[in-house]
Amino acid sequence: MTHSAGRHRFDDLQLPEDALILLPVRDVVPFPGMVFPLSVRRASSVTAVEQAVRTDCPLGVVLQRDPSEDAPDASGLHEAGCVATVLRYVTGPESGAHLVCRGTARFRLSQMLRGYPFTAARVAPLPAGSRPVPPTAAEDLRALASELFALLPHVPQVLTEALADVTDPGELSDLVAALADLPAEDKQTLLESLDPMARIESLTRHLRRRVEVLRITHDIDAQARLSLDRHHRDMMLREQLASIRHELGERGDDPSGSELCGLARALADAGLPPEVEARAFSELARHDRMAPDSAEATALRNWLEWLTELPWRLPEDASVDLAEARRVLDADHHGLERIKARILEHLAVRKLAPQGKAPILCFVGPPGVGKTSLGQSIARAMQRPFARLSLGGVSDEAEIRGHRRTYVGAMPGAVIQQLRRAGARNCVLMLDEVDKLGPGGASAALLEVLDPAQNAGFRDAYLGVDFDLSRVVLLATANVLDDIPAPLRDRMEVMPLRGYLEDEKLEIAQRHLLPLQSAATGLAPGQVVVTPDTLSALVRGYTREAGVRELERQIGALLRHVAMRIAAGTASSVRIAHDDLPRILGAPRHENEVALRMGMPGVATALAWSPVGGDILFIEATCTPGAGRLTLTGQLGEVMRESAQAALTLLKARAATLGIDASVFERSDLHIHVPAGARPKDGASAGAAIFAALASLLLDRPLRGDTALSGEISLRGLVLPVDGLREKVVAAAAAGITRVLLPARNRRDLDELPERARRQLGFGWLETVDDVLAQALETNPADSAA
Ligand SMILES: Nc1ncnc2c1ncn2[C@@H]1O[C@H](COP(=O)(O)OP(=O)(O)OP(=O)(O)O)[C@@H](O)[C@H]1O
Repeated sequence: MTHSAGRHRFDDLQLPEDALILLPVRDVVPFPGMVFPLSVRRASSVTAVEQAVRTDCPLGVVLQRDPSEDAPDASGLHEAGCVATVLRYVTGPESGAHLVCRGTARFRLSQMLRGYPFTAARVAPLPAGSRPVPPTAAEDLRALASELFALLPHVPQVLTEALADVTDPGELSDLVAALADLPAEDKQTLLESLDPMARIESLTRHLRRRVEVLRITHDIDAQARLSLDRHHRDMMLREQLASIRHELGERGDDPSGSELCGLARALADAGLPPEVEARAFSELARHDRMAPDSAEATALRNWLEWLTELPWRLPEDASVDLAEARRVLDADHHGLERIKARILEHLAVRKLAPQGKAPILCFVGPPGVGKTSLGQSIARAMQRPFARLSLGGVSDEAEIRGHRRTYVGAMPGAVIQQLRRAGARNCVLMLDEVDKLGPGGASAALLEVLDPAQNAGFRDAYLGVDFDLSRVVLLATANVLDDIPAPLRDRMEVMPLRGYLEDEKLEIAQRHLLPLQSAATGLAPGQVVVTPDTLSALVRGYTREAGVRELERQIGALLRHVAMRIAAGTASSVRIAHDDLPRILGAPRHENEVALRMGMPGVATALAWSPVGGDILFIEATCTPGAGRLTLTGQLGEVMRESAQAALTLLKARAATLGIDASVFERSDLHIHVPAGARPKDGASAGAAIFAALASLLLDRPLRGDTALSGEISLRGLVLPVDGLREKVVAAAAAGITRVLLPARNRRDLDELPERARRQLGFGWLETVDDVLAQALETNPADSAA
């Protein structure tokens, strides 16, 4: 041992038998059996160490309660410490000293001593507890400790080996406690704990947690390092290759050299799955052997660019906040309560099981009722990008799945193109107009997109590698449920959307369309006032639709007119009343259509149902001299022709009763015309109206202008029930009809009709064609006079 000459010595300072020279330390907790280094800097500590070395006495190493305290008194020290013999002592370059000690036993401070130039105290030994330690507990701790030391950086191999040699559980726990990366306070608690079993339990708990955390950190590090290594290696090789080529004067003027480097870098950064990455780099290597300007090389570069531009990485899913989703849905859409509730349920299920196979929601309904915009709201609520894939008229599989790369000008199919546009592998993708899918392979390709068992490995013919679509949120829209190919329909959950009634349209216009269109036109709130009766006139006179698309367009046109006036400085705010409409938008297109057409014998108003919602249909019958032929023109399907034939037969059978001259059927040709309009899906339901039109013509009595009718007729003269009542009734109300005649057997459906439509309309019920005449014909002035 060395120590500096000239320092003070205290030979005469005798300590009592049971006393120790104390060495307060700030952050070290030595344990018995451990060899540990210490650096001392405080003058009192240097003195204490010198005295101990000189008198060959052990030190009492004890942890301060407050590490920042420079001269702790008795209350500033923990009560338990470790006796340490000094193995080596070296003075430092300045006033400090370094020593190596070995811990020998635990002690407890019993009385501080005064009158010494260092801290000293009487101490008492601390006996070890006697609770037996099961061998498995000690072995568990030993195993955990070796795992921890393997994971921790800088733990010397010898220490790990030492672990294996210690047999006594108390010593084992002290060794582990000394080496584990625990805070000093926790180590102190372990030092004060006399029972080895208690120490083992506490250490086991702590080590388990630490090992778990370290293991995860290591895994993450290792993965990151591995992929970085691979990418860096590829990139560096490529860059070296480019500079070697440059040096050799090869392709010195080849602009694609740097382009290729960029491509390689982009490929390395694109997050490609390993198989795709391997394929991409091997193709890149193949490119090196091609003439850079050849068509093949260009096509290959295009393909590589596609790979770099696709969203291969899965972004972190923002957790869906259901209250916020409700807010978004309400903000974007008026009404649609049932649909919104179902969407929220769907989002809740997705939130609970993000990887689960949620059904594909398919919105079915007439145009302009908000199918697409619901999809956009869902994307907004889920905080994901929205993309649309229009399927109308698509029949070729290649349009969905792309052409093989060998085709000239080949491109990926629509699915992959939309994913690139969305830029996120978990986007919301709306398959628009699934009912308009043409015949051909497209629907089979689409099936693969929809099928959760297959879409994780979706293969576009152009890409030629799998792309995982399983995290895309798929939605679909259609106008007509029956036209969706059955296998697709089976995989979707249908959400029917109906046409809106006039009140609903007015509310949507007031709350949504007007504010949105004003903002789009750049008008500030207050610069334009559109009165409710203006909106009402707009709906009635300028639109005839189930949804609100045309209404939205007309409102847009109105507001642009206002914006023009404000921009031109001719007004600072504009109020639009309903009689301003013709000046701004031209004459109303639909108003009074019923009144205009009706009033003449031979014209009936029928109610029809078509994929675009309900509609009214005028049936016109005329009679010309001829030879008893029946001619049919206009929007007539085969079924409607049969209805017309049946109507004529019924009328002939009733000619005598009705007072129709039967010879008229021989000497005239009858002509039934249904002017253009939506093509009705249910031709048969026009039977009653055709009968009414023919009867009205031959009786020379007009039908009531406020009345429309729907019903199929049988050859026995019964009026048979029809479908699509809701749409028909809504259309009738929208067209200004006030009375509808429906088959008596449809009476049971009355409850399902919208409350408002029921209030707005009068209903008549038809059992037979005789009821049609009784209720539809204009009252004969002669009759009422009688
Ligand atoms: N209930 C509603 N509340 C507010 N706005 C609505 C509502 N329904 C429809 N709209 C608006 O009407 C417009 C047309 O709707 P959208 O384009 O979604 O119709 P669609 O049903 O998808 O039609 P298509 O079948 O032709 O694609 C949109 O601006 C939409 O926001």
